[in-house]
Amino acid sequence: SHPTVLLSRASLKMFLANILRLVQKHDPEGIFAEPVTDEIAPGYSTLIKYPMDLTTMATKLSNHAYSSVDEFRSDFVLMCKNAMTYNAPETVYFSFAKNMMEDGVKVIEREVSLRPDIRYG
Ligand SMILES: CC(=O)c1cc(-c2ccccn2)c2ncccn12
Repeated sequence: SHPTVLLSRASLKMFLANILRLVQKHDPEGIFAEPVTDEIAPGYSTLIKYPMDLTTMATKLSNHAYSSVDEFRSDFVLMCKNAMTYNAPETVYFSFAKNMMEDGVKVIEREVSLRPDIRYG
């Protein structure tokens, strides 16, 4: 497509790849790194209709599945909310997810504020 569209698509991809790198720092235990299996979380695939994890997000990013920061943020929030749905409030996974969501959204908003040229919507 048109060069400026190609440029903005390439820069969005770089922008989101950097955000992915930054949010991964907030998950040192890597609990959000891979898809959650029914083996480690009994009944997970029955309860959670739309699973999401950071590796899946990286794959979607390399497959040009995100055309805006909003779409990327939606998957990130979905990943955190899934963990706050499946895991009871008193579990470490629930509190990790709550903190990850708060930290991650702040990272995204800060990076967007530094790059007003990035298509936000
Ligand atoms: C994200 C999530 O809900 C999750 C990640 C894990 C997880 C992730 C990596 C290694 C071990 N466990 C998990 N285990 C039990 C119940 C829930 N989880």
